[in-house]
Amino acid sequence: MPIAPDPSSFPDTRAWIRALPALGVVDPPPPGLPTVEALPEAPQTLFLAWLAEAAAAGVSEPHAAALSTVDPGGRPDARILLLKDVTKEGFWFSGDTRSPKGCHLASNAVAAMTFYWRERGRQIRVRGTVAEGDPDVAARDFRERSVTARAVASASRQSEVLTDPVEYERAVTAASASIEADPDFVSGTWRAWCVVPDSVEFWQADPGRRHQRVRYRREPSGEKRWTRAVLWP
Ligand SMILES: Cc1cc2nc3c(=O)[nH]c(=O)nc-3n(C[C@H](O)[C@H](O)[C@H](O)COP(=O)(O)O)c2cc1C
Repeated sequence: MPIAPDPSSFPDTRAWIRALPALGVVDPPPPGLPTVEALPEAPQTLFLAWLAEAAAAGVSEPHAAALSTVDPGGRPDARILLLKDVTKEGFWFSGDTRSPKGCHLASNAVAAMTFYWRERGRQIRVRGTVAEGDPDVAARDFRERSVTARAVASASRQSEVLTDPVEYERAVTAASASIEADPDFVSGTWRAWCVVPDSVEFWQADPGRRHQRVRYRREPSGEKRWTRAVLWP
């Protein structure tokens, strides 16, 4: 890992930021992208191959992604969360319907999920519509969380202003006690959501800046068929 330059040795912030290293040599380099004809039929297959490669190479939290949504006024927002599953339907994540992201999805059921694995010089961009999973998918996801994580999820008014930390402590303590008394409890506002992709792009860095990109697009017929194309970098 190259040492970041000391900000005090630069005339201004811009000069320092410009000197920060980016897209350096990836060691060992990942294999190049196959030709379009040799790409797997569905983007999920290539995604899972890249995810496995990133995990095996020691990328930290390779299942963390930026989820971008759009609020009712058309303003975009994004936050990091964890990918929970990849199926033939799409890319799954979970959260609370009362949160800003939950409200965005209720009014505008579209999203993008963006993965960046800097240690592998790879980015994946998933775009699509968002479908709510069946309640049993959300219930399983909720029950797999630790007691504290379940308590925080059910007691928290996520992203609201917290004026009294004592109130938060009390709410989480009370929720923990009731979850310990009823381990099957599932918060009614917990959801599993699926980004049903209509576009998935795979981007691979090249230290010489001849980056490689391929994009899968759902065919307009709406059939579960994909067209694959190489993009200009
Ligand atoms: C590594 C990481 C993983 C996270 N995982 C989740 C998650 O799975 N679900 C979730 O709702 N928030 C998760 N968060 C918190 C979100 O980034 C965000 O703060 C929260 O969901 C509120 O977002 P909102 O106000 O846009 O709804 C995670 C944050 C980080 C940094």
